[in-house]
Amino acid sequence: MFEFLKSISAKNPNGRRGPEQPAVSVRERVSALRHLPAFLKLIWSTSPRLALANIALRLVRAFLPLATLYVGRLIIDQVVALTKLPSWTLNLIDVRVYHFVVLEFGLVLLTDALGRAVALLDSLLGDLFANQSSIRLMEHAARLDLDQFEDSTFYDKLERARRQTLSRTVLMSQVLSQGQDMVTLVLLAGGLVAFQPWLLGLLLLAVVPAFLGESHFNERSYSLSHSWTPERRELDYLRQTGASDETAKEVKIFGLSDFLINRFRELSDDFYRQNKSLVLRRAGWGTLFAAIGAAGYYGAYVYIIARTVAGSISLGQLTFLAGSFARLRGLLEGILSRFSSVADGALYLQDFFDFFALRPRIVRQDLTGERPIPFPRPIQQGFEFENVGFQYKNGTKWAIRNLSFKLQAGEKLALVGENGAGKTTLVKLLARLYDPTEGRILLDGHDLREYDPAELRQEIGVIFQDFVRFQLPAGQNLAVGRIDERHNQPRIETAAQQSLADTVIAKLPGGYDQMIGRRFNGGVDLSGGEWQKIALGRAYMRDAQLLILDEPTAALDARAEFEVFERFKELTQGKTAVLISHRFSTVRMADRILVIENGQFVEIGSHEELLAKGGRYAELFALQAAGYR
Ligand SMILES: Nc1ncnc2c1ncn2[C@@H]1O[C@H](COP(=O)(O)OP(=O)(O)OP(=O)(O)O)[C@@H](O)[C@H]1O
Repeated sequence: MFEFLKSISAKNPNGRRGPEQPAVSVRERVSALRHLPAFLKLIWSTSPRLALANIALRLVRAFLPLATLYVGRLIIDQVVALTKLPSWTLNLIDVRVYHFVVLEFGLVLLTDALGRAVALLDSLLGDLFANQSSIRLMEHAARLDLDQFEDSTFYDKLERARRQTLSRTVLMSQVLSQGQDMVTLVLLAGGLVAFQPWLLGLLLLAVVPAFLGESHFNERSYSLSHSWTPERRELDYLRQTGASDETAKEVKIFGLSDFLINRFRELSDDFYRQNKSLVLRRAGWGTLFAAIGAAGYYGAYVYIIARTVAGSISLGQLTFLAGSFARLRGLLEGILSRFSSVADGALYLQDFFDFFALRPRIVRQDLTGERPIPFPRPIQQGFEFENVGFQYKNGTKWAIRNLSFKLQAGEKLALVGENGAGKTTLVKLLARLYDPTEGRILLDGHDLREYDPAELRQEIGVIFQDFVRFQLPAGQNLAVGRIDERHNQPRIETAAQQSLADTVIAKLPGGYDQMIGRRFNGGVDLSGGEWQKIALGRAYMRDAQLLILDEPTAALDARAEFEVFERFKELTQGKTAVLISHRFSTVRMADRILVIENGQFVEIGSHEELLAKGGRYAELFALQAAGYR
């Protein structure tokens, strides 16, 4: 955690950002609109039926404002004509006026009903789309490499793509409404142009300043929120760390809450200040632009009234034109300001599509031009490290360098070395979570990269020291070792017996169905050693050809550790295994021991051989043995 905070404050020495972030240029915003077709295609593929219904209803609705205004005009003209007739003729009242009223009433009802239907379809389609894009996001993230997750730029992209799920559904309705309003606009503008074309110019003059203002402030708000992604990630982290079951213990013991809260306050206040200044400026300018818009409307109104008074248009036309102008103004304003939020949303789409454009690099590689090599069953010769070097992307030094050794098929190899020596890195390379930066790893004579990584991982079972404590029922917690066997209760129970997890589960009130972990209702937490037994059970569930246990017994008591290893030898007969441990009582059971230091090979041999050699291993062993005397 401190590392994390330190790295943030290194980027941001005073914990503050400059007041003005570079705004996103208009060109960038317009160019982001190119993502819209792909976006619409995605929406369409979510549910063609719902999308089609939505578009059809919106099209019908787009005609209704013009129709309603036109019927309104007919009513007024009828009424005026009727009032001019001598009163005795009123008996022969022209009932058509009432027909028009009924028609207008019908149009109003239809407008309302269609509006509701469209909103309903929007929300259904939006929900489906949000669900599907979350699923696609998870699926894609699962395909990516581990080092991509360790890259903070990638992480920010993922975060933005994830965070914008809701606004993508808003964007969907905005794009569809934009289309609908444009149809209405063209229809109404047609009427206005027929009457007096320059009124359209007046209309644009009234609306464009508001549009430009909107665009400007949307840009600023996107830039602000974009540039704050890392800080927001930190805010989330602080909020989570300050109040979660996993951290509560240490936060309390070390009295960290003030430290966390102060950092949170500092960051959130800073954001609040910058956002507030933006919001205030936006409100001020918005008021001014709205006044300009209203002035334009009343200018046009005065002109139309003057024409009516002069007798060149009827009262019905006056209502129609004034109504059209008012509506057009509203529509244009809506379209233009929506345009900036659509462009804004399209910028976020860029993050979304950027994320999906990322490709994993750890894939099967065709290095020899031969056909894909199937994973050997069983492994014949084993693995060979040939001058392997590895540097983490964000690491400054080599985690492993010039490492050459063989891991024979069926051999139990222990890795020994001080903290940070490179043991875990070595097993991550074996499991192809990363590829070597230099050198290569061979399996039965072929480069590991020539095998299908999914097939390779099927045949490798790794239990890392920082194994995941899944908040799942006990049985499923074991079954994650081979998830497709989660309904195979006998297999789960056997794995539990093999890893001694059965004794842990026997004590749980719900047995194999007992939820473990504290996150969910009724969950029961386990001790470190109990969790470790469950994690070990996953290795037995896996039944892989190569088993890797990274400090599998660190939290076990002496008796449990002894038992685990007695069983381990029995249960992994004929299988290849790699054990990482700092306990020499464990290490000595291995066939051979590889000692590494600073990522480099030091020595390899059996416990007896290495002791006889009197090298680094013998020294470390003596050191630990002295501790027991
Ligand atoms: N994800 C990572 N990004 C950058 N550097 C890393 C990463 N993981 C490990 N390292 C660095 O690589 C080196 C080797 O780490 P590794 O985890 O392999 O050591 P280890 O021998 O397993 O240590 P331990 O006994 O403490 O578990 C260390 O210097 C470590 O700081």
